[in-house]
Amino acid sequence: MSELPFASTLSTLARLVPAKLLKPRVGIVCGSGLSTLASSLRDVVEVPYNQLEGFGKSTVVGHKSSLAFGLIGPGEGIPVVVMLGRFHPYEGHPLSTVVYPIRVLARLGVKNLIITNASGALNPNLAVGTIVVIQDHLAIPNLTGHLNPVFGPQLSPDYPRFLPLSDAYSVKLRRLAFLAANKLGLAEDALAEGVYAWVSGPTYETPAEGRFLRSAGADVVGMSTVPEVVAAREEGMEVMVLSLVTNAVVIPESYRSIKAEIKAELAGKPIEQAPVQTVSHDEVLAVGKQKAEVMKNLVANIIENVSSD
Ligand SMILES: O=P(O)(O)O[C@@H]1C[C@H](O)[C@@H](CO)O1
Ligand SMILES: Nc1nc2[nH]cnc2c(=O)[nH]1
Repeated sequence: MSELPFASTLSTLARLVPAKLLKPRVGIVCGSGLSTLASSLRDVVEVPYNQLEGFGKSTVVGHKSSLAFGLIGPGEGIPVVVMLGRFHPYEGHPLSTVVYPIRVLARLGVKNLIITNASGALNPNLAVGTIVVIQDHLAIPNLTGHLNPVFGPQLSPDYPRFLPLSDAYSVKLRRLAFLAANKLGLAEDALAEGVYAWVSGPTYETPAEGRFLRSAGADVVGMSTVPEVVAAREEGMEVMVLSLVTNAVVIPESYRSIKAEIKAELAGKPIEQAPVQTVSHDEVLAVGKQKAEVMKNLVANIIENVSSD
């Protein structure tokens, strides 16, 4: 893995980004439809991913493809870096590319990482629009031994070969999220806590998969984030994930029985059937747009309260 082009990426950034912005304290990853999180920054310098060796291109609608550097908060401001667009394995990116920007952020000095994403609710108590502060994750592809960004030769002998993940989600940052919600006067149920299941996508869940994930203890499901969390933990960062529920995963109590319907029809007593609900990426983006302002204010408030470390 020593072929990762850190020297080239960092020297390009040093050339394009003014020194006062080049030591970001906090990193932010924008999920689907959440790129407006960067609009609270000032003195912004955006570097397109295509100018950065080692970066892929985000091909998903709702994901830009650039790294934004800027300041947030009062006074001199806190330097932050925002990933406007992420890479998903289903786009064809290897996991080393998916997590490369996270490793670059670590080399710029980022110690606190706020990751956002869009997700489907498995827990029926989570309404669309709820922001879930992730407590833990379930990496379904890992159950088959694949798709772990720390699979293979180690990037550095200083990194643990067997990375613990029982403390992956920073208590410090999660506390700041709930304090920020209180300060902003958000409703009690605007922010919840839960477990994120990572699946590869890009297909949305079948009802049976939704039921399986729910019974395995997951509250929301999505197609990103976990590789970034694992790499960030390996790099020694504190990580928090804010997952915006954009839709409910359909988990019917029972299947529609064609056998029973035909029998009823033949007996002259047809059974009325509600149409099956499906989810679309447009719906995901629309909820992201509706909640952009709340997410932005929440993230800005959390950053302003991240102590300097
Ligand atoms: O990048 P995120 O995880 O926010 O995007 C979610 C998962 C898929 O990429 C897409 C599906 O609508 O939204
Ligand atoms: N896997 C998955 N990812 C999502 N991202 C947004 N909604 C969903 C969903 O329902 N399932």
